[in-house]
Amino acid sequence: MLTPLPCVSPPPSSGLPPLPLLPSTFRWVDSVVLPSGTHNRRLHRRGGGAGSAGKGQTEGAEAAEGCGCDGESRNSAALGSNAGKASIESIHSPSTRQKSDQDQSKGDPTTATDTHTIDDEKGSNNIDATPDNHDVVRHRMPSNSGNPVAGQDADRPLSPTSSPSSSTASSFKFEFECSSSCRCLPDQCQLRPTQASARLPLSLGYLPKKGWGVFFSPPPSCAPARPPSLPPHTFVAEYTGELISTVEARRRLAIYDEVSALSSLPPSHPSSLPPSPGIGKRTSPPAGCTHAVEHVKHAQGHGQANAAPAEVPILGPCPPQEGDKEESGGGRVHAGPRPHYLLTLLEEGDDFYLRTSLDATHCGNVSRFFNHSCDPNMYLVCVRNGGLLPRLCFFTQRRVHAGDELTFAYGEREENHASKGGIQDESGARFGRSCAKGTPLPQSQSGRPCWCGSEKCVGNLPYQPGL
Ligand SMILES: C[S@@+](CC[C@H](N)C(=O)[O-])C[C@H]1O[C@@H](n2cnc3c(N)ncnc32)[C@H](O)[C@@H]1O
Repeated sequence: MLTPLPCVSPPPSSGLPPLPLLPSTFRWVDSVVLPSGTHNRRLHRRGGGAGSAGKGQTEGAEAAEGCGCDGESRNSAALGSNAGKASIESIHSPSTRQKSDQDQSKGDPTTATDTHTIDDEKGSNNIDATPDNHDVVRHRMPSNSGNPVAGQDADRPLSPTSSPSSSTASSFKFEFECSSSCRCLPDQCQLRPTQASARLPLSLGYLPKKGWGVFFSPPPSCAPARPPSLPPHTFVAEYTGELISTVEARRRLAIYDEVSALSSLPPSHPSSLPPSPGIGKRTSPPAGCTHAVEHVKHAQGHGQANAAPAEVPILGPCPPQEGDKEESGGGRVHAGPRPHYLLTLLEEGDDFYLRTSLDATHCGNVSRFFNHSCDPNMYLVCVRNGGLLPRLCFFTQRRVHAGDELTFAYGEREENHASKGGIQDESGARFGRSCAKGTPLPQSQSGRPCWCGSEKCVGNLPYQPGL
């Protein structure tokens, strides 16, 4: 019998060669214009807010008092099962895809197939997390699982190696978690912050100018005198979607770009509009708001192993539908260009990149509705448990209160970069520029307004041409 080991050091190797700690970067690909043959050496680094994400264990006591309504939240039994394992399958044809969907609906674990290949871009050692052959690989992960409401784990601070702040100096965090190959006891292990089975009470609301957003919405019956809150560094959800090759990502982006350009609205600055409604102003969706329900169901109904659509309720008014009249005052009640849900993560080694593209357009979970903020309350952590493929996990960056919208920074701002040629962090890693203010943008994206409403808002959504 194996002796359980305490989790005080990084988990043992899973058989793969050890990975260097890569400065990780990601971008929300709102638009991509990649000149053909361009050698992609541009990098994208996440916003600076996460850089403060470290001193994890604060405010715990208060948080722990917040809510006792999480009866299901600590399901340690689930920790040893499929939770958090990288179940990946390569889908080569419609028939296999159908089969895999059936399997998925039955909850069958799927054989993991690591499919990392070397990208064939000129002279680079770009590693694509998927085969560069248009095959689609589905990344099946539990989502919206992990820390329970209101800092249940606050009295159990993450160990130095598991804290999201403990990785490189990059503002994008990078973590290894324990996996089934470890000899630790899963329900006692503190190196599995994203593998628990609890779910946070989240809801979706439709906001003028931003579209759908995700809110922390504990039930009113839950500690009404002292509404629960989420402490900093609470795991919120994992970004799930189709894991696609870079070639496929570029192909799709070209299409999304075209659609987005067609639906673009004339840009206007957020300051000319009233602030987004808070949760207090939202009401139940009107009867017959099938548009909203169907839209959200579509997104939630796939790829979310442990949450049915009904479990992420919709709060607030119904969004406008085709043919709705324009708002008085000139602005249309619409989020602007049609959104899409392709997230690309770039991790940089000395002489290679690891690129991961997840497209939640066709399957995904609630995390696809996280909006951008220039002063976000979440950051992304690139988690690995036992494999090369990263899992993109959202953690709270500061305390999140009932009714707050959950947001993250889609990209990096120019002010976070020391020079045009990129910056060097404390570890000597270099980062390229991204989302630079003042960078000439293609017509369809230039001036696309940010409606985050924060005091730190720079007015435009982050944007970086090229993938
Ligand atoms: C991943 S989606 C987020 C969910 C989206 N709001 C929806 O309704 O599906 C990203 C898109 O949301 C919109 N968006 C997100 N954050 C925004 C912000 N701060 N200001 C304006 N639009 C935003 C943009 O259209 C963006 O392309």
